[in-house]
Amino acid sequence: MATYRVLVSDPISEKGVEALAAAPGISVDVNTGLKPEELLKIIGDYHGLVVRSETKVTAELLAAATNLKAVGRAGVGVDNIDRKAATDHGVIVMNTPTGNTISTAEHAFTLMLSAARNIGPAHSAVLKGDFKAARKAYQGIELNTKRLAILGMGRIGTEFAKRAQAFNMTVVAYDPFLTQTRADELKVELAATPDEALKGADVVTLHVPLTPDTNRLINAERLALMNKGALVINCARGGLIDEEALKAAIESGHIAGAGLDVFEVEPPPNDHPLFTLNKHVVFTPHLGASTNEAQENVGIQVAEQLRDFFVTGEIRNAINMPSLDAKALAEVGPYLGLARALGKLLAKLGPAGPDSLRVSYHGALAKKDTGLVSRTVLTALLEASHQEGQVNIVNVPAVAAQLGLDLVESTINAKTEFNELLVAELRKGEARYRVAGTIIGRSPRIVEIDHLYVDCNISGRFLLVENDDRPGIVGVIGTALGAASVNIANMDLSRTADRSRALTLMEVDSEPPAALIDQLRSTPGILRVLTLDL
Ligand SMILES: NC(=O)c1ccc[n+]([C@@H]2O[C@H](COP(=O)([O-])OP(=O)(O)OC[C@H]3O[C@@H](n4cnc5c(N)ncnc54)[C@H](O)[C@@H]3O)[C@@H](O)[C@H]2O)c1
Ligand SMILES: O=C(O)[C@H](O)COP(=O)(O)O
Repeated sequence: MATYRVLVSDPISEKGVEALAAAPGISVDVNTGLKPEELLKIIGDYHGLVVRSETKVTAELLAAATNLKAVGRAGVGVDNIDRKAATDHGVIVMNTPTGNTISTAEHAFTLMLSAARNIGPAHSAVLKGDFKAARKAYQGIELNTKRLAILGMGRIGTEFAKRAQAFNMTVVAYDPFLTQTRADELKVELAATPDEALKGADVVTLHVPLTPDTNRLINAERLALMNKGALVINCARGGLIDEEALKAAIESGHIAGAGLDVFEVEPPPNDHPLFTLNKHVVFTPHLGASTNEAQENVGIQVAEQLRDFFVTGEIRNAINMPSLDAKALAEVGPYLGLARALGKLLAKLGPAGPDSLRVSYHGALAKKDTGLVSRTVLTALLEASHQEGQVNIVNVPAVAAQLGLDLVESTINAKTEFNELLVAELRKGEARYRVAGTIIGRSPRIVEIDHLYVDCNISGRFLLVENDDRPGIVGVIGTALGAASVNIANMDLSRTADRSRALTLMEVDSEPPAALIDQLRSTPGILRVLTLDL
């Protein structure tokens, strides 16, 4: 069994490490707090990497990670991982989206309560002996009946809303994917834009991922839309807020305070612009997910996801390719070998620079989750013209797009002579190259090559001869193979209904020598000779 080495480069729960180390064929090294240059030196030894938000999985690191197959993020945010570079290098990226939802919602709520009641500066004042002065200085506000804007109504935003409703706040939410029906269900007002949500809000809380679109979502203009004395809560990502604009809004008195768990640059520099405003802002060092419960959840989840990926090929919570759970994998798993064989076959049969690969699923197969099957055909097709390891199921759509090759998938419920049929067709202009296969019993079989029926294994060495359908040709082929000491293990004959073309497909025990191929190609009546290594 292959051994996969996994590096855990940020602290995760011990139970997570144990779950990973207990998996067959996986060895784990925990080495946290490495400097980027130290990580760069060792990453080439690893097949898997487990991170939280501290390790920066950059394009440079991924380029050096020549054996890396998967990055597991024990948490939600993946803005520390260069997703495009990971995809280009064929590295699957998975996160654990649900494990820290409640902890983060609770932490954000804690920050809102702390900001409303000046808990941070009041605590410091008591310790400094300023008890009396602090009683005067730190009068807070009630949250009861206040208007709360939630930007990002996903898992954490939704949990925050429930807690705010229990505090009798009015909740307005903006999220491009929030429908009116869902907003009604959650009893929140649906805002059509972030500005609409912020207008007249007393508190804003952010629960969106950091992306180029959400960078500095909260700027001076948007802060100005909020009520005077409003609070800003950020337990998502620092880059969502223009920190200088927040500072100016607090200094002007328009914004009363903030609760910040995250910073644009982490750790923040000692002279961070907001640190001088510590009477108004409560800070925590990115602690949203730092609870015993959340860390155990995400540690175990990431371990199980990586284990299943390496051991069974199951893909869960991947952010750069379709997921495939155990049930779906069991259904389509037997087709993956067939898909590889069809892709390899098309690479031999088809032209250079095809326009499109069309993969269609017939009969019962049409109802299955076949995204991975299509990718596997495409990968096997493109592997033939790329260096080993350059194309895989993760980066294959990007590689195909660069080549101008479209992948078109379709499902056809109509019955064929087989219960299930997988058809792959390569097109270039008007030309079509079509192969098909199915599973008979438990055995995957290639059953069609360019509209000629065959019955052939999906692995082995083959000689494919297309010839005029006339007497004597099979004898000529057999004699030539015998003279070259190439033993025929299996032979399959097929011809078109009008007898214009015949196909002889032979499984052979040894590589047919070049001289034999040349001899067959120059034989009258033989139209095409190909060797296939499936
Ligand atoms: N502080 C922490 O420790 C901590 C912990 C967990 C998560 N987080 C951060 O919180 C974020 C949210 O986590 P989640 O689990 O709720 O994710 P989620 O995917 O469930 O929710 C994110 C929501 O944001 C919405 N969204 C995307 N772009 C938007 C935009 N421009 N405006 C408004 N909404 C937008 C999405 O539609 C989605 O519903 C994560 O991306 C992560 O960065 C921080
Ligand atoms: O996105 C997340 O899951 C949180 O920001 C948690 O980050 P952490 O794992 O570094 O605490």
